[in-house]
Amino acid sequence: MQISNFPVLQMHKSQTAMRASQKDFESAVNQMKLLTKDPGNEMKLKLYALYKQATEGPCNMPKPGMLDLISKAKWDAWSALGSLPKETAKQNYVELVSSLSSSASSSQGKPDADSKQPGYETLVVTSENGITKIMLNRPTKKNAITTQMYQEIMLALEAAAKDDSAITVLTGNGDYYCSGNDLNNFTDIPPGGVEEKAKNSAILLRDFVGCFIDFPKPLIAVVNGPAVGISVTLLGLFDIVYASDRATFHTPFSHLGQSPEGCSSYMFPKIMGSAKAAEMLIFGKKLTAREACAQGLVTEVFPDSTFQKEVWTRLKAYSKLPPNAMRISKQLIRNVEKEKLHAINSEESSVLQGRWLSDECTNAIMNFLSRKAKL
Ligand SMILES: CCCCCCCCCC/C=C/CC(=O)SCCNC(=O)CCNC(=O)[C@H](O)C(C)(C)COP(=O)(O)OP(=O)(O)OC[C@H]1O[C@@H](n2cnc3c(N)ncnc32)[C@H](O)[C@@H]1OP(=O)(O)O
Repeated sequence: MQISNFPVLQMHKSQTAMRASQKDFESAVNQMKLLTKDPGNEMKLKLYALYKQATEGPCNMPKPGMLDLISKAKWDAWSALGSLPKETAKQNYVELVSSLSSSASSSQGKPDADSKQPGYETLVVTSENGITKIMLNRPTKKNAITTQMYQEIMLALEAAAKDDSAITVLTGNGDYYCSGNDLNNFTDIPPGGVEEKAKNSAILLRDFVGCFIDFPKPLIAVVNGPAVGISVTLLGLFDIVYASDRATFHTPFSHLGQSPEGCSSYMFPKIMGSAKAAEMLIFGKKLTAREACAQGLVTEVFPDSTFQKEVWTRLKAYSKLPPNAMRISKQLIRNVEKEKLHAINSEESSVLQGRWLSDECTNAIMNFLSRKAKL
């Protein structure tokens, strides 16, 4: 990519993304009417939000009262799409309906065919043996988190909080756990401009991290490979972090002209002391898995060759423990700090909103996207 292609922040993703035609969209809407199996409330909300965004644009309804639960859930789902362009919403709607239809036809006549939950494009979510596993599934992009993926992770966590599993696991597909925020998120600028994008992104980030703060069951990170940015900072909100000895932990915020999120400005000093936290969060020091374990960020490190086998044997045993006892113990450990964590999350998100508009951040993102600099 040439530097002359910039300003990159003015690029519109819908200019480059494959577009769904109006005909594809209408036929997806009709297909939904023919669906025989109820796709579940989470999926219906997602489809509702994408449909409204595709047909009317960003949420234009007044916020319903707290007691109007159904309208509030619909409003939340639509508002969470922020300024997602209509064309992208159309495309996402068409893809979602198509994934629903194919999973419905592939499971016909096979009631227990698969534990994979339908409706996610960037994740593979499975639930079996008392464990809900949320796997980031963009291996060719090192599982970088797109706007859609933030939303799908929130939906998957909300569903996992309510399902009958005892524990929930987050992991990555491929050689990386996660390379953090997808830096292309900076290119998808709505007509309202970069300020509006930064404002909506700060809300998205706050809500995303909020789901981890509030998650009611034991939450385990299975860190299968290198972790970058927000995938590292969130680890302070997990109850257990198991890492392969191939994993590394890198938070290059200053290099990117950004600042910490995921409550790490509070949790990291608390976990590892302020000096070690500063080396990571201010100076971007990358830790090996063993270093991260010595600092208390990682619970246990396993050889990569036996990582999956050892970790899943352990987790299967944990998942058989009485779920209510585990949930109550987690809440005793975490609840004392919840309010504080939400306040820290809001503050970090609002500071980042300002950072995203800075020249330091713009230049760093341009460097990455133009491949003139790599971290
Ligand atoms: C206006 C504001 C809008 C902002 C909206 C944000 C909302 C919430 C923000 C929350 C904040 C989070 C902070 C962070 O997470 S900071 C960390 C961000 N991540 C990075 O800086 C990592 C960037 N990637 C790399 O440095 C390298 O790719 C790597 C991870 C070290 C791997 O290097 P390697 O050489 O092995 O592999 P490649 O570079 O060839 O990668 C393979 C392909 O994957 C693409 N890739 C990887 N990581 C990202 C990424 N984070 N964002 C976008 N794309 C990524 C890479 O480009 C390659 O793609 P290609 O094959 O198409 O070239």
